[in-house]
Amino acid sequence: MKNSRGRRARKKRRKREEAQSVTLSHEAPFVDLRRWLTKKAFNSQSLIPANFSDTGRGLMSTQPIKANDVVISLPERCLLTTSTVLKSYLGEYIKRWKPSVSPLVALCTFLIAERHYGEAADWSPYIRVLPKSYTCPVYFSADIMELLPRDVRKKAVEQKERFQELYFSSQPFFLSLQPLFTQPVENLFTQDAFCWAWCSVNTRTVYMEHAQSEFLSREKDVFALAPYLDLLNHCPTVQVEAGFNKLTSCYEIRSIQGCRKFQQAFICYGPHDNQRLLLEYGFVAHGNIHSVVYVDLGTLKLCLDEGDKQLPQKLLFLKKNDFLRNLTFGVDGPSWRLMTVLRLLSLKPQQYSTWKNVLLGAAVSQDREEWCIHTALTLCQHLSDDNASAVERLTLLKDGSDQARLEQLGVVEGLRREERVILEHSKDVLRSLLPQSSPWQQDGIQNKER
Ligand SMILES: C[S@@+](CC[C@H](N)C(=O)[O-])C[C@H]1O[C@@H](n2cnc3c(N)ncnc32)[C@H](O)[C@@H]1O
Repeated sequence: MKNSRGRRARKKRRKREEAQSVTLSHEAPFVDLRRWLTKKAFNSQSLIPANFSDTGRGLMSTQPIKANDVVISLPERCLLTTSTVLKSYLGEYIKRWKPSVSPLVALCTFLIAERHYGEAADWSPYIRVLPKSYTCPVYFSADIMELLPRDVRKKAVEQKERFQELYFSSQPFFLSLQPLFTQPVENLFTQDAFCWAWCSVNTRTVYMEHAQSEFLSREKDVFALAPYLDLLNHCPTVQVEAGFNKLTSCYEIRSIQGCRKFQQAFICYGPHDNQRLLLEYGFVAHGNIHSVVYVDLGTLKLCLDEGDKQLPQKLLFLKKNDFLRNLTFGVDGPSWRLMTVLRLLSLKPQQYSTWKNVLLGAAVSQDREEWCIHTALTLCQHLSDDNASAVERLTLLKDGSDQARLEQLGVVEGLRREERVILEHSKDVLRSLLPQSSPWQQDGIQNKER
């Protein structure tokens, strides 16, 4: 009796914690997609599209998936690759064009053209279920970019510049496609359309190696758009095996742990931290076990002792030895790499001979160790202040923003929220390492916080 009550209570608790879902399989675009895929020999019954309260649209299992079961198997005919594009009406234009376009541009061009042709397009059942826009940083305006942590902002700005460069350098090729359209191509291949296609490819393709086509540039041709299968969302802790099975000629995903009935079936896009998820996929995962907060060089310099005359040489040494990258805080405190860098920076001239031991993880002296912990705490506080100021500005920006901007701001807010959790945990860990008797305990930052 006691046991069954316990089980019932557990079940109830689990239900409360679980995301709510609304199935989408009866909606016309998904009915059409299934019908179209069935004609191409796809026949999975165990996954249906649904909207989940925590992750948005994804796939739900309609029956228990056992460990090592194949979750989904998509025949080669259903995959959209550069060979699909080269066999299409675009083929002769791409083959003729010199210098050859990249596999990425070929796929983007095809998506834009198919979207334009609407119902008449071969791939229209697929195009119809693609998101209409994305929350990837290439969509961000300058004021939203400004809200990102420094490190990821730099990467996002560079990514947007590369995207724009690709778009502008592809203009002459787009112009060559005019005979295929009645409307001026300038109105079809707009930057906005290219942004949508570029994000569709970047956030949805599976990795699949193909023989390099002589008609495409030398960039790696490893993309395949996989209708239906690309509805699977990411979970950092799920394990799957995925790849093209040459024996069955299908792209298959095998679940390692299995999945309960009526739960969302997830895959893992890779061991990515939240910054990478934001940059590559336009979302962040709550409680992501791979997430860290990066310490950029500017913030590091702010927290160092300006009175240390050797500081420029120390920084030069660290830079030369590639030690100034990937300095991070995680939920369990500062990374080993960050603490090693702080220990090297803490050395007094008479301690320089110990630097090799420091690289092996040795502490220099009680006093220097406490300086390092204190400096890590100061770094944490700077990052927390930056976080709080960004959240404040973000709240102001929400006012008067349209839906698309609100969604982009929501993703940045999620990143900042996850970052705050990491920084607070890190501070707790660092405070617990600092002895009560330490002179650093009297320091302003910690007094302010206690
Ligand atoms: C391959 S698609 C997955 C299906 C997608 N949710 C859809 O509606 O078409 C990848 C995109 O799904 C979203 N996504 C994937 N995993 C997610 C998660 N755990 N939480 C929130 N969004 C997620 C992101 O927008 C990402 O770019």
